[in-house]
Amino acid sequence: MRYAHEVDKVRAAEQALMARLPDGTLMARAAAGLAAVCARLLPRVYGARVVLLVGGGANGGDTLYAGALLARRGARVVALRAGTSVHEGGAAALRAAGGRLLPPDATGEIDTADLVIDGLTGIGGSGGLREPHATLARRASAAPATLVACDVPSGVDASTGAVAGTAVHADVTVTFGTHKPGLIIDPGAAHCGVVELVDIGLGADLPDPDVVAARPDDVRPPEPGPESDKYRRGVVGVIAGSGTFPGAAVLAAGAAVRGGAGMVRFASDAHAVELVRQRWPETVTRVVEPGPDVLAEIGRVQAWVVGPGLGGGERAEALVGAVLASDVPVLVDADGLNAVSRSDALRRALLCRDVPTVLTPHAGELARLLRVDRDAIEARRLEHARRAAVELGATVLLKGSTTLVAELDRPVRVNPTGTAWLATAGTGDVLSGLVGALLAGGMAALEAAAAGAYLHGLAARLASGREGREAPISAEDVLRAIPDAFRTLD
Ligand SMILES: NC(=O)C1=CN([C@@H]2O[C@H](COP(=O)(O)OP(=O)(O)OC[C@H]3O[C@@H](n4cnc5c(N)ncnc54)[C@H](O)[C@@H]3O)[C@@H](O)[C@H]2O)[C@@H](O)CC1
Ligand SMILES: [K+]
Repeated sequence: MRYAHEVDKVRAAEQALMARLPDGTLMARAAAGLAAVCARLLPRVYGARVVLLVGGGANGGDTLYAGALLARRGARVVALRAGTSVHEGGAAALRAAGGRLLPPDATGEIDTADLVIDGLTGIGGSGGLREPHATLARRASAAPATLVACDVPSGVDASTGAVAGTAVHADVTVTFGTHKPGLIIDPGAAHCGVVELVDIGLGADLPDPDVVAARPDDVRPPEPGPESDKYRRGVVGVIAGSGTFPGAAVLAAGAAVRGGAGMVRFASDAHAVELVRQRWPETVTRVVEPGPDVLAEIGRVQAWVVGPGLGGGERAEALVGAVLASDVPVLVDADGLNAVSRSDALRRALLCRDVPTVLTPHAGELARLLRVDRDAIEARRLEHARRAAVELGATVLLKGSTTLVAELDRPVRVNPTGTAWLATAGTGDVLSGLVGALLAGGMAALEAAAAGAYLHGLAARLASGREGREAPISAEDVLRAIPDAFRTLD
């Protein structure tokens, strides 16, 4: 797992470690790590033009000391002072190494630099960048030089990834001690470029992480053993589709089949059932009308998926209500979520459940569930995913540019796979069927949601092709690539 800690935890760990070390040790470690990465990025350090953008805090201090190390190796280093004051020790070190400090209006230096280090703000930055910081950030982001962010791209909120105005667009971010959530969650993540972690010795002082991102060997879907039969591998019940949206049913049912379910029971109206039966003859289908015994009519399952393409109105509400009253794990998606948004009774049913529920909203659906603006969700994804998990009493998988999975009192999972091509109609239906299969296979809600998002993102990447040569994909392509995604796991 890749671990990330919010700012208060990083500061507490730094304080604890600093109390045991001579003054300046941590900054020296950070600066040495930063300078080493910069030296690797330059074809040659000697004679290279390096510009430092220096704010008034310790982030500027790290940057000045790193600049001093590069100046000692023969780089021509100038620092543009953004703050009214700069770190004194760092400034003295730079001068002693032959570097110069210039006022912030010497922006012409940026345009001719080989490498720029952004030390405007780090974990102490808050709100949109003020002037002259914002102008320096824009100029450096547009310049041809390699742009290296010290700890965090300035303008990105380290704890959340929120960007309130201008922020540096780095090629590389050199971060210290641990990852910060803002480096792996959009919109902040999109500003980081490649992230390099420098160990400054915080390890033992860091508490449990706030946010984690899986590596390939962390994803372990259930595997059938010699004694498995279709029932033990997990039966998924999928209730999806309507006269208006029958395609969602075909995709969700197909993803449950491809996701490793032992058996898929599919139920809906006659049209959706006919389409699913034709496309997925291995499913057991049933035409149902909402009613008190609807689940018993469909048969016993180990997990339900309800919602894709269900349409609006009373039918959707009744079917979601029936599933929420069941005693097995449930995944609610799409129109199922909209039904919950409309109905206080369904909200109460959600909170009353004592078996896991997974909700898989995109930002618009979550906005309706939480009754906030969609833009607020996009800007502060971490906060809203966590809030939804608390308020709705469920495991919440928030889809989008960085997919997050939040559950009460657990680190938030950030999905590291995926591609921008995934933003196409129907891919959400595929995700719901896939996660449903993993739930039916016995995975816990958080693990099933995170593993499903991982495999889904990987399938999309495999379908869209080699990096740099990607092609548009359809939801059907993602569905077809699910077995390949499973094969890439260790
Ligand atoms: N505390 C420690 O032991 C260590 C800290 N380190 C560095 O110290 C950084 C944190 O330093 P600080 O706490 O001094 O904070 P920062 O240097 O990150 O930011 C504070 C400075 O930025 C200004 N600022 C904040 N928001 C702004 C905005 N929106 N627009 C313009 N200016 C803004 C403040 O006025 C202040 O001058 C880390 O990111 C890291 O780079 C490292 O040296 C490792 C060790
Ligand atoms: K920075």
